[in-house]
Parts: sequence; C-alpha cells; structure tokens
Amino acid sequence: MQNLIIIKIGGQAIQQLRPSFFQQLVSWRKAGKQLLIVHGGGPMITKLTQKLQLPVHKIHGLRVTDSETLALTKLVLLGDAQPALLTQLAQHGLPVVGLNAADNQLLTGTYLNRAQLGAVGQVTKVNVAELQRQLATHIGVLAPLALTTTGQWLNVNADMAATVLAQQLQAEKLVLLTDVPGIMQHGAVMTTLSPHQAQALTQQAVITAGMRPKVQAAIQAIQAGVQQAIITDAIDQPGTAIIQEAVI
Ligand SMILES: Nc1ncnc2c1ncn2[C@@H]1O[C@H](COP(=O)(O)OP(=O)(O)O)[C@@H](O)[C@H]1O
Ligand SMILES: CC(=O)N[C@@H](CCC(=O)OP(=O)(O)O)C(=O)O
Repeated sequence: MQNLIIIKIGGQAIQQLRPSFFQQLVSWRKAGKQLLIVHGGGPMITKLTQKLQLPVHKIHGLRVTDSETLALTKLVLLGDAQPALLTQLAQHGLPVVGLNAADNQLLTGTYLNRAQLGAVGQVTKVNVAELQRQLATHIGVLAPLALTTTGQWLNVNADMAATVLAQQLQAEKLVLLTDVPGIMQHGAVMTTLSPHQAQALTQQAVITAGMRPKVQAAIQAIQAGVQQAIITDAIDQPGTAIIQEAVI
C-alpha cells in the first residue's frame, strides 16, 4: 500500500497530542493517504500494576508478562488507552475504527522467549485483506496484542507491532511518536541514525530502555523496504530519521 502511513503512538504521547497532530492527519487524509495508528499504553499499564502492588519488571524495554500482568495489559490497552485515542480522533471529525488481534484474526503471533518474558509475543501473521478493507474507509486504531494459533493472548511491544505491520502492508512511511524529540546524544537530537551507529550507541548505553526496541524496530522497517522511518515527539517535526548504511 504505497499510500499508507503507519503511526505508532506511545502511551505517554497519547496523553499529550497537540492540535498539529490532528491537523496533519486531516491533511494526509485529504491527500488520499490511508492511515493506521498502532497505540501503546506502557505507562498506564505500569501505573495500574503498581497501584495493585504487583511487580513491574522489564528486560531491555520489554515487559515481563505473567498471567496477572497480561490481564492488566489487555484491560488497559483495550479499556483505557484505545478508547482515549479514539475519542480524541473522533472529536476532531476523523473517521476511526478501533481494532485488536481478535477481529477476524487480525494479528497472529508467537512467544518471543516464554521462559524469560512470559506472554510476550511477536507478530508473525497479519490479516492484510481485512486491514485493507478497514483502512479504505477509516483510520484504523490497533492495539499491540496478538493471538497465538491456539488462542492465547500475547503482549507485543507496540513499536515492534507497528514495524511488522509496516513491512507486511508495505507502508510508505512509519512514524514512531514518543515523548522525546528524537534519539538524543550529548543532549542534542540526532537528525539521522544508521544501523551501525545504533549498534554502537546501544553498546555505549546511550540508547537504553524503551528506545532500544524502538530503534531496532525502525531499522527493521527500513531494511524491509519501508521508505521512511522516523522517531519524533511531533508528527510535523523531523525528529530522527533512520537511514540505510551508506555504501562505501
Ligand atoms: N538515546 C536516547 N534518546 C532518547 N530517549 C532515550 C534514549 N535512550 C533511552 N531513551 C528513553 O526512551 C524513552 C522512549 O521510550 P518509551 O518510554 O518506551 O516510549 P514509548 O512509550 O513512546 O514507546 C524516552 O523517554 C527516554 O527515556
Ligand atoms: C512486551 C511489551 O513490553 N509490551 C508493551 C505494550 C505497550 C507498549 O508498547 O506501550 P508503549 O508504546 O507506550 O511503551 C508493554 O507492556 O508496555
């Protein structure tokens, strides 16, 4: 889908969307773009987990998800984060549809490392035809959950889910909208980042925590043929563009 833009919105970012975000969506739609939003909700999941005095444990930005945490994750993503986003989009006159893995087997997944991470998954199959049908008329708002072939729910990092979708739907652009203006080094935003630089900065612990899966996801998208992958805090700001390694 050459005219498809996929936007991943982090949980923090959902709560601080600016008027320019909605204006950009309106103008993309006028220009004939199809839009799919993959939403996060990590901070809200953490808040509820802590409120219930359950442990929060992350490994390289991925939430270790036992059965209680999985139940809370589904509750927050489908009962709080997604409706919060749908309401804001609808208030700006945008046609939206809320989606999740269980709608016509939209996202199928497998466990990433069950022994270490519990019910954390990766998306292995996308029901492309169903998504194309929905996106022809609506802005899709999709939760980062997948279902195994035997019907087990999996918690998927939203950046990773957005990337697989960008690959499988052959999106022209992937925007990872977060709470920082881009990848920072020495207090400044890097305008571009290559896979080689990303590896070095991760080893030097400049890129840490939730930025790790985000950067890996953006690299994977570019390497799979998505033309643009951007990490930014505002949809109309350049942020950090992930670029292919220069050929010497
Ligand atoms: N080099 C870096 N540049 C910018 N942010 C970084 C960097 N390394 C780690 N981070 C952290 O990554 C966070 C973004 O990841 P995350 O909290 O998972 O966001 P989101 O919820 O939007 O997916 C930033 O708020 C910041 O704390
Ligand atoms: C496996 C895993 O870590 N899943 C994420 C899913 C939500 C998410 O990615 O939300 P943000 O984009 O707001 O961080 C989590 O449980 O936090």
